[in-house]
Amino acid sequence: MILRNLVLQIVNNKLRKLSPKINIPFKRFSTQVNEKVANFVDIPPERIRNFSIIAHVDHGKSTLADRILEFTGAVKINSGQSQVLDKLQVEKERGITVKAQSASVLYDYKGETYLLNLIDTPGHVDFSNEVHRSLSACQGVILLVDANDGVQAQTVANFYLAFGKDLVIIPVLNKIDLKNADPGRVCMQLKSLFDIEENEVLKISAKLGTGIEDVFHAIIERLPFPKVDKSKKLRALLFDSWYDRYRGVLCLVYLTDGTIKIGDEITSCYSKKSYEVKTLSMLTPHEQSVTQLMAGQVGLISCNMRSHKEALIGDTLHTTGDNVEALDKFEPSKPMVFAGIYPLDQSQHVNLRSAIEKLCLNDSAVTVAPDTSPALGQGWRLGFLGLLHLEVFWQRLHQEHGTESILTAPSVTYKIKLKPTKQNIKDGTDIVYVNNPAHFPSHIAIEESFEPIVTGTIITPDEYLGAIMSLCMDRRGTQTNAINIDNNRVMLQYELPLCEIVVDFHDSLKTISSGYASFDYEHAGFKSSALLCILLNGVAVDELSSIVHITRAQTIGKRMCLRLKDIIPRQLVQIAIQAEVNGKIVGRETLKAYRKDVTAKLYGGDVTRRMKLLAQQAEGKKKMRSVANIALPRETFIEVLKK
Ligand SMILES: Nc1nc2c(ncn2[C@@H]2O[C@H](COP(=O)(O)OP(=O)(O)OP(=O)(O)O)[C@@H](O)[C@H]2O)c(=O)[nH]1
Repeated sequence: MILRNLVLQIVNNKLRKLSPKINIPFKRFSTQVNEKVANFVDIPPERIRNFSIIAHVDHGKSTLADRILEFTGAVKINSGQSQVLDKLQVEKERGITVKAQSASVLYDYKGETYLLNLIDTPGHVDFSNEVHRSLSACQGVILLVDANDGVQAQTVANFYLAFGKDLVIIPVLNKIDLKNADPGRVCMQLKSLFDIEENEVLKISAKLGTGIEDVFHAIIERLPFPKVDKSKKLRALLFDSWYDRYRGVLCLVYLTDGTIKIGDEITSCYSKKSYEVKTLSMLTPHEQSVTQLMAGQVGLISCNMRSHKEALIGDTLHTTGDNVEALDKFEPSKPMVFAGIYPLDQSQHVNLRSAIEKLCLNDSAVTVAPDTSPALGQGWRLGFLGLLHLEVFWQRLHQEHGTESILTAPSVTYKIKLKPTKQNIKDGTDIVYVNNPAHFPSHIAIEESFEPIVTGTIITPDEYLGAIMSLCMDRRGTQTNAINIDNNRVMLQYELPLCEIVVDFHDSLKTISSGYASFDYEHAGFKSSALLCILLNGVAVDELSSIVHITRAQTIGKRMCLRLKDIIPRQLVQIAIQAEVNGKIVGRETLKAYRKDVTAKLYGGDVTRRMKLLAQQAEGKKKMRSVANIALPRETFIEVLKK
């Protein structure tokens, strides 16, 4: 417990430095119906295009979204202002998109007005859940690739995501204004990896606005319109939600069938609860009130939903009383990294709970379970898609809801096979998943333990290949594939233990490749590992036990014994420090006892008298050892964990 507290303090101090300001991201809603927006609803589905912009981090998604909004007159962008869809304070501070944002704009083409619903998505792998969600409301995507960096790991992941959903892909090379841009090379990469022909690829500069008209034309000509029917019964896919302090839960929906008007009664397929539609609006990108929404459109509904639990992402809303088939649900995302969160003091428990609930509404990838810690009191154990996701969530809790909380050290989920007992075989509870070190079963009860594994994709210029391969080997990676994607770039695939990459793998990769290598990963099951147990005089100390890979058990075990020998202060009895893996001792060190000089009072005399006193002392120590309650200083726990 002492160990955990200290780790918490370190993590918290690091995170708290990120930003102390409080910000409420969503402005108060105006109920006035804008005349121009009122025209939106008259547009037939044939003239609607729903699409997402997907790309690797920093390839220019938000900048392209800015240009689209600017060209269509949706917003005026002043010099110095950029990424208008990145509304959250955390996005502005970090310069990354963490939330997918929608905007509906009008564009005139060949004498007709088209309604374009665009969704700007995040590029970082930790927010891939946002991309998944957004694609369900689209018929196509703009796959943006930096003409200088070329295809990167998330470009590959995003391409397959869109391809798997049967969406039309418009490949676009961005940043052609850069001196080192090499569109020819990047087109070759697109051809060799995705079989995309060069004549399909658009070449633009989102920053300067070069080629943006071509993007609009491609959106209208290449993307299919939504195959929807406004005369059918209403079906609306709920694909995002957030909390407004005046109107409660707001649901962002994509209407696949029918129409919806203010005052309509709607029902959720998931909870079967009914609501009256209070307001309807479109994001242009600022919220604008409309009187109705029609099939093919994306809009915002407020209907007096009060709790975050009522707005399930992937739910289908329909008119009350209608019998409709629910739309396909999303695959729930699998959290990879877990951490405990506790209020600074228990009087803030209710505030923190409500803040977590509101934020989870806006970030459906986070899982929440109540947790208790003897030291920190009542709290929650939250699951995230990665460490950046965890940091951003914690920062948003602080900035958008003004809460002060303590975050515990991150951990991953281990799979534990328990030794069979009559009871656990009967209940089927012989396999357990543990993501909280405090809930680890005692080592005696464990038959086998497994650690989570990911398949990692790395794309790198070949001069960094050697350094990257040794980094992966150091992190226990096994190479499964290597493909040359052009003359000097390689795509590597590795099987890696999740716990080895969760904290600083990405940073190390960027450092050794001078920022040129990119990384993406997906969950690939569990692999057998070993539970390393530390015994002090034969007694297992659970707090010092850890899960390690079987091939590393001996080295780590020996190292821990040596380190413990240095850290644990000498005591009145001798201490045997042993490392045990799967019932086998793999390392041992002996910490000698203090030796009290029991013969000090003797002045001369017979040697047998001296021997008798020493024998008595040895006998006494033997007894002590068997009942020894070894006092470990609290630094012990931290020190042994340091690499
Ligand atoms: N030279 C040049 N720079 C560009 C261009 N487009 C975007 N950038 C710059 O590239 C950087 C990243 O742009 P963003 O639009 O934030 O990229 P993003 O893909 O939205 O980033 P994430 O949301 O974090 O994944 C910014 O500094 C932009 O100014 C371009 O056409 N030319």
